[in-house]
Amino acid sequence: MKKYDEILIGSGPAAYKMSNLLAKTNHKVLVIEGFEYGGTCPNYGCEPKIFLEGAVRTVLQSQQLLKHGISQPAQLDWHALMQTKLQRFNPWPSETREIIKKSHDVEDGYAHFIDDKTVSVNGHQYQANHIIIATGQTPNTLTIPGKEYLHTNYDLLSLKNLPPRIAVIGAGFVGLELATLVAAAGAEVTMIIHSDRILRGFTRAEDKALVDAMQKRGIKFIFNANPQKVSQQGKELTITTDQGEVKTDYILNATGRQPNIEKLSLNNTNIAYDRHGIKVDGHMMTSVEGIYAIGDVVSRKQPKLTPVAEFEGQYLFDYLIGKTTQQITYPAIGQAAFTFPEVAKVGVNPDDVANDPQYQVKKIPLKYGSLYAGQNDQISTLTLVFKGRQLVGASEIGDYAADDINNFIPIIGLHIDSNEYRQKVMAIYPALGDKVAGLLP
Ligand SMILES: Cc1cc2nc3c(=O)[nH]c(=O)nc-3n(C[C@H](O)[C@H](O)[C@H](O)COP(=O)(O)OP(=O)(O)OC[C@H]3O[C@@H](n4cnc5c(N)ncnc54)[C@H](O)[C@@H]3O)c2cc1C
Ligand SMILES: NC(=O)c1ccc[n+]([C@@H]2O[C@H](COP(=O)([O-])OP(=O)(O)OC[C@H]3O[C@@H](n4cnc5c(N)ncnc54)[C@H](O)[C@@H]3O)[C@@H](O)[C@H]2O)c1
Repeated sequence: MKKYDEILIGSGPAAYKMSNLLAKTNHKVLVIEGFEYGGTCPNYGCEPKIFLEGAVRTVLQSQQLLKHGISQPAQLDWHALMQTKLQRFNPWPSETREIIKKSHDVEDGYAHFIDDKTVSVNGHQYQANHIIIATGQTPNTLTIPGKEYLHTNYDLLSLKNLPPRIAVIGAGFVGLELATLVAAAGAEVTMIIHSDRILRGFTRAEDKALVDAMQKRGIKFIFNANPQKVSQQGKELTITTDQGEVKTDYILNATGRQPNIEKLSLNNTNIAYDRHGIKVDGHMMTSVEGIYAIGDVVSRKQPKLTPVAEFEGQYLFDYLIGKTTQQITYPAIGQAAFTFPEVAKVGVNPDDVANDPQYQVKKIPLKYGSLYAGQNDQISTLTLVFKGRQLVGASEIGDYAADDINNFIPIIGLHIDSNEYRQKVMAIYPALGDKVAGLLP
């Protein structure tokens, strides 16, 4: 049986980070990938989504500026846009595999455990000093009749021709972001939501303002609706819900994601897990010594995001080579939904402390600034949360919320004092960054 220093199961952002770091050592490493090298983010997640958003933003901003100096809004040609997307992204998995292969052994296939020490793939068995599970998450399946008609983010982000009508089940990050893209390209979009609100984690006011903005662009929202079955008549699909029927041509199932543990045969091991993923200790070690888990597959309270997965990859590398003995501690984590307008946040949610006298919440409409008025952006609102003089939370809805909130993450993460900030930082003017100094107490 072949033995390695490290076996990495998966090659997404978490494992890829570790693989790059391990390439600079003399460790013998095996990387096992069952699907596309590079994982979710570069192939069917963040990267293709933000690439498509480039053209979509232009279309939506030009619509917003109609009668404000723009007479003809831009039009999106989905087919042409997807050609450029496929050209850019199709080579990535094989290029990523080649990069990994320059330094490590690779096995193309899904790995499973034989016991607490042995991994099997393609009929070969391997052992290692450290086995690292970085298998990520996969879309939830809906167990309803007609579930075979449901599509995932993977399918939609490769869709060469745009169906005239698209129904989206679920209004979390994936549902809202992908609905924004296809609606801007001209599809008639209906969102089916099983509760009375979208996203969660942002403020109610931000949720509502985002729904209002999307509705104004013609996107339909059906709240408190549970899909019960899907049927097909000719080319038309019908989703039956407890709120009535939705007729459509294409259905995106965006009802959340579940950890990729099924194929691992964890029942052959003593690795503990729950429905959120694999349980780890402060050193990312599972309940079995020598076996670790990083990235989206981990059961933890931090959001499942690419920078978090990479951070854990960096931490585990440092820990395994003896550079640190400390337990992992996470930085201030910023998060955004790349909708139009965007919503973004870091730290304390203003809604959670609205009635707590220890906190002061400041709401700042941004539409009066020339920067925002120039975009005819009527919505942009920044909300800051202070505990005493310290900024502890920031959230925003607006065309550039993600970039705007990035200005506040260092202040919260580094606990920067307002006076020190004003003394040492002079931001570019005019941009949101230039207002930060004035907004601090
Ligand atoms: C549509 C979409 C948009 C997103 N947008 C953003 C964004 O804007 N910003 C952000 O921060 N995050 C975003 N995310 C989340 C981000 O993609 C994930 O947090 C990130 O990819 C997690 O990295 P990972 O390495 O843990 O897992 P993954 O990237 O999922 O990689 C895991 C890999 O393991 C492989 N694998 C699974 N089981 C096995 C097995 N048994 N054997 C071998 N290989 C296996 C899989 O094939 C996969 O390649 C988005 C996700 C989606 C779906
Ligand atoms: N911009 C980003 O950073 C970004 C983008 C996409 C994904 N992600 C990551 O991926 C994770 C998963 O995103 P997601 O959108 O798949 O999940 P999510 O948990 O954010 O949203 C799932 C949605 O589906 C709904 N839902 C669940 N079960 C349902 C059912 N049976 N019927 C109808 N609706 C149902 C939920 O109420 C929710 O609105 C996110 O939490 C985030 O960590 C991040």
